[in-house]
Amino acid sequence: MPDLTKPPSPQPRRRRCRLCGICLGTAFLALLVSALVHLFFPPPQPGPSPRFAVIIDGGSTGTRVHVFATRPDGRPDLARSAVMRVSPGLSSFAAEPARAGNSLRPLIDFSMERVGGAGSAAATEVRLMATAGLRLLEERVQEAILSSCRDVLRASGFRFEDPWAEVIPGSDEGIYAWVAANYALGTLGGDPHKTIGIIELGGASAQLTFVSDEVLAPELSRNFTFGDTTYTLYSNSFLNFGQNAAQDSFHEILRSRDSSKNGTLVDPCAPKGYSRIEEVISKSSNVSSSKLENQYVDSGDGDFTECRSSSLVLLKKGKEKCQYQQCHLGPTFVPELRGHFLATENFYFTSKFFGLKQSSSLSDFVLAGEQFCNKDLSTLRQKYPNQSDDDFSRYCFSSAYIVALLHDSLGVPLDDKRIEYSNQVGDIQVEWALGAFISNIKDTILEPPRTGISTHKSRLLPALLGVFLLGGALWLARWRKPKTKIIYDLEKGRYIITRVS
Ligand SMILES: Nc1ncnc2c1ncn2[C@@H]1O[C@H](COP(=O)(O)OP(=O)(O)OP(=O)(O)O)[C@@H](O)[C@H]1O
Repeated sequence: MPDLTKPPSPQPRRRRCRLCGICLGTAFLALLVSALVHLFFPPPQPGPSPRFAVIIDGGSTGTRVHVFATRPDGRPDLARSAVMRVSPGLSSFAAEPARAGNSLRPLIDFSMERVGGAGSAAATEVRLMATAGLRLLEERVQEAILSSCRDVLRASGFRFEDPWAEVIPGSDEGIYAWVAANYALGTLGGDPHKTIGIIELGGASAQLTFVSDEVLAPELSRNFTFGDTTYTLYSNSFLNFGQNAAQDSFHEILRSRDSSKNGTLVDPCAPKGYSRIEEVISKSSNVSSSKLENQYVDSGDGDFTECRSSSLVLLKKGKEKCQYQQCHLGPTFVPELRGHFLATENFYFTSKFFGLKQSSSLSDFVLAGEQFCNKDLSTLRQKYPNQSDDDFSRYCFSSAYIVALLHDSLGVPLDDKRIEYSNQVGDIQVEWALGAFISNIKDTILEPPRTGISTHKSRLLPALLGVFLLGGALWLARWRKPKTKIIYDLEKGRYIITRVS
């Protein structure tokens, strides 16, 4: 039985409670201070280190490496991305495919430096995507070139798997370019009718990609989904219709017309006074052995109109095999060009050479081409001291070829200004490799942004809530804690303990 006559010793217990209060109060204060410090001096976000993706564009005239950087949240960081080009292109190794891989070494060294060394490279994917130059070669030769490249890429220190070196279909190249243009413009993910179409004039091929409402044959129609929007695209690549390949075919046509057989070709697309010896080399099935078959003299005649109509003949080549209601380029159907277009690569280089505005009309090309092609070689040499004679023949040809392609074949009116001639949108270079990169990471791009501020807020809110809950609980505990009153009853000679609220 407890001896109630003995007075309890309330002093140490009260001291203990006070000590408890002080401790809890201090903890509460500490938590509050830490929450405030967190609010005003947020700790650095640890996040993953910057990452990269390397895409090698194996073009017909050169090989270009793109080192694309991403922010810690996985979104593209184009300001930190970089590009480097070597020439000639991979297809120039057709006779010695085993040497093709070596041409990638300077590009790999460049990429290694950009990603910050071997440690980062091991986590960075490298992909090689070859285009028209390789598409034009026999499959056996294509494979030999790719195999040599794979050997080098496997040993590069970057993440690489053999299927990542490939020849991509022309329609993929077109879709990637369309993605790049619309990403740069900010129209990707939005209304299909507000997107921009793209037409590229490369060295060996030309690509045309845009949203079309027309019913298309399955081989001409591709779907591309970004977020909630699926775009139905007409996408086509015209092999051999690139500017360099077209000019070569044009010279072939001239040679076939050389009825006099005296070996002189009258070239309407070269300025008067221009002369160049052309050699025709025959290649046997064994690509390493070739022999000189014939020699011609290409002699300039500077006639834009003739150059344009001869170009049209070239663009109609194969029309007899047309399997559609109508064919606009060779044996291929092209729906009506709808909306605005971006015309890149040689379209842009030609307009730039002639000093045309970005939104010029085709009549501006006609005028510039007529004036230029008409001038004789000596005048042109004086006016453009930094250009070669071959450049003069190239630009005379390209001005006429562009008009024959866009107006005479695709029906773009001469005074139409819906086409912008440029390789960039804002300060973003529009290249298909950018579109390939964007397509690869589109799931990350589509995630809601996880910025430093929102991450910080999301951590701070529970911290503050915790502090206030704890504070509230302490206050409640103190408020609800029964207080005791101890009185010594003289009459009964004992302590009486009562609870007070
Ligand atoms: N600075 C420049 N000035 C003029 N023409 C250029 C310039 N750079 C490239 N070109 C020409 O533009 C065309 C496209 O070059 P690019 O390297 O982009 O194409 P490519 O990838 O070799 O072509 P393809 O896609 O057909 O394989 C080529 O005909 C090239 O000669």
